[in-house]
This record gives sequence, C-alpha cells and structure tokens, in this order.
Amino acid sequence: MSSNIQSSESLLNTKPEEPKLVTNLRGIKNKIMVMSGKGGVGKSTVSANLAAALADRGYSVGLLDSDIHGPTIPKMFGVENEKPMVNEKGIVPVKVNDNLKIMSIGLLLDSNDSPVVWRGPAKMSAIKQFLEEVDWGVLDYLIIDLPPGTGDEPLSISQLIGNLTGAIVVTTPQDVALTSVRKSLNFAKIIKVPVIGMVENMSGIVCPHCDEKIYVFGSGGVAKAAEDFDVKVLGTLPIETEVAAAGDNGHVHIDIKRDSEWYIGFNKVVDAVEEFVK
Ligand SMILES: Nc1ncnc2c1ncn2[C@@H]1O[C@H](COP(=O)(O)OP(=O)(O)OP(=O)(O)O)[C@@H](O)[C@H]1O
Repeated sequence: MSSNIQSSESLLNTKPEEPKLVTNLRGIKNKIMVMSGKGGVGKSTVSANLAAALADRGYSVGLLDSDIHGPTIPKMFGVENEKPMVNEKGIVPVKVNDNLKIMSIGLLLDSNDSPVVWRGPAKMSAIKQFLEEVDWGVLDYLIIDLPPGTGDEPLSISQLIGNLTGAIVVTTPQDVALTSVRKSLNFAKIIKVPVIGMVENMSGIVCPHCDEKIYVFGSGGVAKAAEDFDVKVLGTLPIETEVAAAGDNGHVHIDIKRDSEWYIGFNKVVDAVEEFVK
C-alpha cells in the first residue's frame, strides 16, 4: 500500500524545467482520444461507456469532454448541475464514482441552455486549461471525447498532449459517415497517433417482434474502411433504445441490459482497449 502511495507521489513530483501541462498529466498512464468524422454517430456515448466500463473494472479513470460547443458528457452521467471546486492543486474534476471523474465546459456554464460563443483562440485556451489546470491526479486512463471532425480541437489536443496512447474512431455504417471517417483515419496518421481501432455504432436494429436484424444504414462499409487503412474493428454495436434512454436519463452504462447485443459488443471494445495498452 505505502509503495503505491510513494509511486503515485513520485509521479506527481514537479520538475522545475518541465512545462506545466507535462507535469499536470504525468500521473496519467494512458491517454486515449475518441474521435469521429461526423457528429451524432455516438462518439460521446462510446466515450462515456468506455470510461464507465473501465472504472467498473477497477481502473482509475478521467473523462475529458473537449466538445466546447456541444458538451453532453455531464448530462449522460446526471451531474450537469454540479460545479467543479477549486483547490490549491487546480480545478477538481466532478466525481461520478470512486473510480471515475469528469471535466467538461458544460460543468462551468451558468446554465445548461447557455451557448458557448467563442472563436478559435478562446476555445484553445479552454482546452489548454483542461489539460494544465485540472487536477487529474494519478489515473490509469484519461479518455478524451473530441468534437467531431478534424479541426482545431483534435489538432490542438494531440499537439498539446504529444504522447497519446491511441485513438478510437467511431462511425455509423452509412456512406456519408464513412467518407468522413476515412478523413479521421488519415488525420490520425498525419498526427502520428496509433489507431486502436474503429467502433461501428448504430449497425442495424433488431426487430423486437421477429428478432430479424434490419440494416437501416447499410452494412459492410466499416469493414472495408478498416481493411483499407489496416485497422481493427473493435466492435459492431446495434441501435438499442436502452442506450439512447440511458444517456438521456443520466444513467449511461448503468441502465443497459447486460445480456443485450449492444452491451456484449461493447465489452469486446473495452477488452480490446485493455489488450492494446498492455
Ligand atoms: N447504439 C445506439 N443506439 C441508440 N441510440 C444511440 C446509440 N449510440 C448513440 N445513440 C444516441 O444517439 C445520439 C447521439 O449520440 P452521441 O451524442 O453519443 O453522438 P456524438 O457522435 O457524440 O455526437 P456529437 O459529436 O455531434 O455531439 C444520442 O442521443 C445517443 O444516446
């Protein structure tokens, strides 16, 4: 026990020559960004469930919602009305449970209805603050939920952090999503972040009456993109009404049936992430 405490403390010791951001993130073993080519494909749902599942498995996890204009993570965990405290070490992330803490611009706004009307430099400075001034402490995983696309935020985060463990790319199977996901995969290559794999979300729906699978958005395109870019498909997750309801009710992860196709598929994603970081 005492050796654990010692090693945690030594991880957090400040070295005078080190940039503040490097010192602040030094206690974090694995930094994983979750990206998507286009909005609405389930990137935040995957980020939130991944963070919660890793926390359930006993890891100490931080979840950074870096979507400045559309932060949804606080609502997904039902903590949208909590405000982060500030202590001598910095801004204290909001605790969801003993193993999971989150930070989001949504937690700092006066009201959930307030829009963030900021141009690039203000957004960048907020993101820098999340990395430099949030007291993340010692973590096994920091999951970073990026805004969709390949713009300023993903670029700044990858450049600021520098040593990201890897990226997960979420997509739905229709052509419009796949066109932009190929851009995300190329983006990861350019910024030299290893792609842990792709998650195919909303991949068909099981008819509740006859159990037949209906491929609402088509099928086969994600496997093809994975083959073209030589990356793995970590999981293929169906449309599941419980998943949408759990996010809306602030009970992400908790309210999803353990024997559902979505949950079983998602566990394979979590297994693959654990395996990758090993
Ligand atoms: N497999 C699924 N089955 C049913 N609903 C889903 C599934 N995945 C995500 N959703 C729902 O779809 C909506 C969009 O998901 P989410 O917010 O995670 O997307 P996103 O890619 O993060 O969007 P954006 O980046 O534009 O904010 C949410 O209401 C979410 O609950």
